[in-house]
Amino acid sequence: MTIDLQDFGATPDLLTQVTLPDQTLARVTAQHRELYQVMTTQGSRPAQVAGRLSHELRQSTDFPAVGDWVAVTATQSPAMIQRVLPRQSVLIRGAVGQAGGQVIAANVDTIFICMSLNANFNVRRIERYLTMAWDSGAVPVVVLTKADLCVDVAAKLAELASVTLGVDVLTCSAQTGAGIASLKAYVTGNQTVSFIGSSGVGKSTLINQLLGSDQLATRAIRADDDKGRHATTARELLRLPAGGVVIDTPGMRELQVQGGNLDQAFADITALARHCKFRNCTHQTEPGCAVQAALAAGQLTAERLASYQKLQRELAYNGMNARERENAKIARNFGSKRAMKQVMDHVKRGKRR
Ligand SMILES: Nc1nc2c(ncn2[C@@H]2O[C@H](COP(=O)(O)OP(=O)(O)OP(=O)(O)O)[C@@H](O)[C@H]2O)c(=O)[nH]1
Ligand SMILES: [Zn+2]
Repeated sequence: MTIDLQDFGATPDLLTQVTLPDQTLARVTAQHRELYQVMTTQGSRPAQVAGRLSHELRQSTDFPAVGDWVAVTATQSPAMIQRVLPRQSVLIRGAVGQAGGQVIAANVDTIFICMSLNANFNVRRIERYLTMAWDSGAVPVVVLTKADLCVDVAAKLAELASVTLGVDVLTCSAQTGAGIASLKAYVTGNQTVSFIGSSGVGKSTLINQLLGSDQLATRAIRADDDKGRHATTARELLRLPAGGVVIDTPGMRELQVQGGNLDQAFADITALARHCKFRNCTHQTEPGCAVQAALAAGQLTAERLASYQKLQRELAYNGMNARERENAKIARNFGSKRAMKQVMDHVKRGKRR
């Protein structure tokens, strides 16, 4: 039985990327320290990074991670990862180039930012997740969960409108099934998606609905059963029956909001800032500040500006430059055109709807 890697998210272009006769294309589906699990056209295989490659890789974030496309030699077991193909997007925890920098997932097309419409609802939190998602190179979609527990959905949506510029916002309830079809519409073909958001907002519940089974809950139980924790490698990249792929790693679950791309998440302020008199305007007390002018004219809320400035300070502190370096790498490798095109498609689709 041969496996069609397009079912695991490969684009036709990717299928032509590995040309050496002894190497074959594979996707990393799980990682436990140095041991990987990869999906090849011949099925799932344990894999390791080839010695030569590990010498070439300069920093921890260069090593393969779940979602990566890799070139492997698979005649022996474990298969040997010889090359990591250029990433189109990358979710990183910690700073790139620093000891703790860790890739949570690679090559995610859409990040569903989940927030429940009841207790967890917080506009500023969405803002933060958006900066992080834009920074990764994936396209964010805001998913408001537990609509059945909310009596004023319209008011909540209105609150969000100013921070979700150019971003699709879905409302759903796993309880009633409302909105689940529109979520499913994003997860088709060779799309790879991930779910982030606070604990308890309903990510597993949504993933199980996409899977059409309660696979996630059983997965956790199996990992700890008597047969030994590592006897079966938990699949962290899951193929969905209706097409598309979900990446759900433990790291994804622990992901805190950090790092980010303010330019896209705060496109309104970025646009205003172009009209400030001084290029390095901090939008506080400078003369000719277009941002302060918009604030005075009621075109921008004080909360949003405060949130922007707070994130700006944090990002400067958290080694944003390192992140930018990684972004520049993505741009060099892939031109980031694909991500741009996805944004445009999303915007267009939104208009048509
Ligand atoms: N009322 C209501 N409850 C929901 C809905 N979706 C999920 N829940 C409940 O919310 C609780 C948490 O859901 P999970 O899917 O485990 O949340 P999670 O985001 O995966 O949480 P972590 O695994 O901790 O990251 C469970 O008790 C679900 O049954 C919904 O649409 N409506
Ligand atoms: Zn200014």
